[in-house]
Amino acid sequence: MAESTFDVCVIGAGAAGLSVAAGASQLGLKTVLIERSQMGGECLNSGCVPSKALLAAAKAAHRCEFTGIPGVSGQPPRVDFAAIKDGLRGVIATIAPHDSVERFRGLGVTVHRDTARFLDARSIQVGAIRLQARRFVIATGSKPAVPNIPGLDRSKILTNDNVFDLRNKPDHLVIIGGGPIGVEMAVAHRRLGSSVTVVERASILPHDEPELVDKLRDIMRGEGISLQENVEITSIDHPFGGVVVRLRKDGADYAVSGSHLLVAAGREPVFDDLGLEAAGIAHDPKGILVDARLRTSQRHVFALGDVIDAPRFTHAAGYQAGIVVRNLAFRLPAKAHYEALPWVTYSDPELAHVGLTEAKARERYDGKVRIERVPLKGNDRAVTERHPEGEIKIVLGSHARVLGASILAPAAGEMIGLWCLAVSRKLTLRAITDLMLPYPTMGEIGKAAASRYYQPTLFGERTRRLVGALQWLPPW
Ligand SMILES: Cc1cc2nc3c(=O)[nH]c(=O)nc-3n(C[C@H](O)[C@H](O)[C@H](O)COP(=O)(O)OP(=O)(O)OC[C@H]3O[C@@H](n4cnc5c(N)ncnc54)[C@H](O)[C@@H]3O)c2cc1C
Ligand SMILES: NC(=O)c1ccc[n+]([C@@H]2O[C@H](COP(=O)([O-])OP(=O)(O)OC[C@H]3O[C@@H](n4cnc5c(N)ncnc54)[C@H](O)[C@@H]3O)[C@@H](O)[C@H]2O)c1
Repeated sequence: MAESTFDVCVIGAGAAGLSVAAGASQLGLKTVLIERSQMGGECLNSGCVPSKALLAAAKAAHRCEFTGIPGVSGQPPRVDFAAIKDGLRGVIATIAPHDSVERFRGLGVTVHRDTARFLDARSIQVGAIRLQARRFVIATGSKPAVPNIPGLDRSKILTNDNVFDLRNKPDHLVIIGGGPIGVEMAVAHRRLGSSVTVVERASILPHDEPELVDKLRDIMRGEGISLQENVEITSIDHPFGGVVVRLRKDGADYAVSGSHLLVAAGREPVFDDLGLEAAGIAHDPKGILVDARLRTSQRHVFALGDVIDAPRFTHAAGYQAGIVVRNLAFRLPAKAHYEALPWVTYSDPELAHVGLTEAKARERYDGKVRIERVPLKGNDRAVTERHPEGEIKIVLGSHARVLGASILAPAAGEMIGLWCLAVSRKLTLRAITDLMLPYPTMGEIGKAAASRYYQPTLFGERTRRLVGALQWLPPW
């Protein structure tokens, strides 16, 4: 068996592993990257990229028919589902060079396309090769969790691994799970002409601000999406050419029939064939165990991305990669924390969030929080664009420190950046009121919310008396 020794060995070439490999190698560390399947991992091939490309097609289809502008009438779109799928492949192919073997070899990384397995804490096997490294980085990602439901046949379901390969439009897509995948796929398929039912055991988007979720729920229902929430799935049948999902709610039994079943019920870490026992790396069913520096129980082995029990987003993986590189290259004790973590559900309108929700803030600060909110319908740009549905909600701590923000708006994902800065830098609302923002933009609702906070003080009796007194002073 051939042997090679590296400074850093990265297992998994998804968002997490690629970012570490690029950083380590550009800092001069001898780096090897091992990927057994597709370069770019889930985000590029079966996650963020195809889902957002599908949503873009769905949005275009919706806009054809519902222009929202008086005097501009639309028509029902002609949707060629197979051509849309070809288009998704085109989008993936456009981005793929950035994650390719060629690019990484160009950066000086040794790339192996095979499965990695630990032989012991200091060496792994990749095909016929044995590799040794001073530091290891596990970035092996996650896979769809499939709930144990009587009658569910794994060979007859869709997950994010195969839903983007469907060439024919589903007549009626039943989706288990109302998290971000369930909601995004519901919006996309409904707008492309499928009937859609979402079956959720709790409430949809449970981590977001409930009032904004209520508004989004109304919009989704208005578009004809059936949302079955707080239901228990008692069994599933897969009759020829379809699916029947039996449900129980408040003691009553009923069933939903569809043509296809998409399971979007959460994720499971991928490490079953990685040889973690041989390496003495501790894990539990939720992921590989790490400390705040992302070190595993073997201190020279790091783990990050979807394989650990932390927020599972591409931007979280990128952030964690920075922590890992600082630890392994500079020996800095950098630690991961998620106070300023944003997330966005790319529905239409989008629902974006950063920091604490009101409920979490009240829990943490013993109820001492203040809320500012402004509906989008008072924003001039929202009016001109005929997009009045939406709102910003800001959660404030003492001295108006921004603890969290949520936005429901057409491009909420773009608007949340300002609030990521406010939360991560512990800014107060004063920083926002002092900003000059372009008019007319939807981003101005954030400033409107901030101004509203100071209005009672600014235009209050004390200030008015002070202004009155100042008028008696001689001009200067
Ligand atoms: C439908 C969908 C939409 C999403 N949309 C968004 C979004 O809009 N925004 C966002 O931020 N996040 C989104 N996510 C989440 C995002 O895709 C993940 O958080 C991210 O891809 C995780 O990256 P990773 O590198 O940890 O894992 P992965 O991308 O899964 O990469 C792990 C890699 O490791 C390889 N591997 C595993 N075991 C081995 C082994 N033993 N040897 C060699 N290689 C191995 C795998 O083949 C894989 O390529 C979405 C996810 C889904 C499913
Ligand atoms: N826009 C984005 O950033 C984006 C988009 C898609 C996915 N993602 C990431 O991908 C990951 C997976 O997304 P997801 O939506 O699958 O997971 P999730 O865990 O966020 O949501 C799964 C939902 O399924 C429900 N569920 C689970 N078992 C069920 C059952 N038996 N019956 C009914 N409902 C059931 C849960 O209550 C939950 O609401 C998430 O961690 C997310 O971070 C992100």
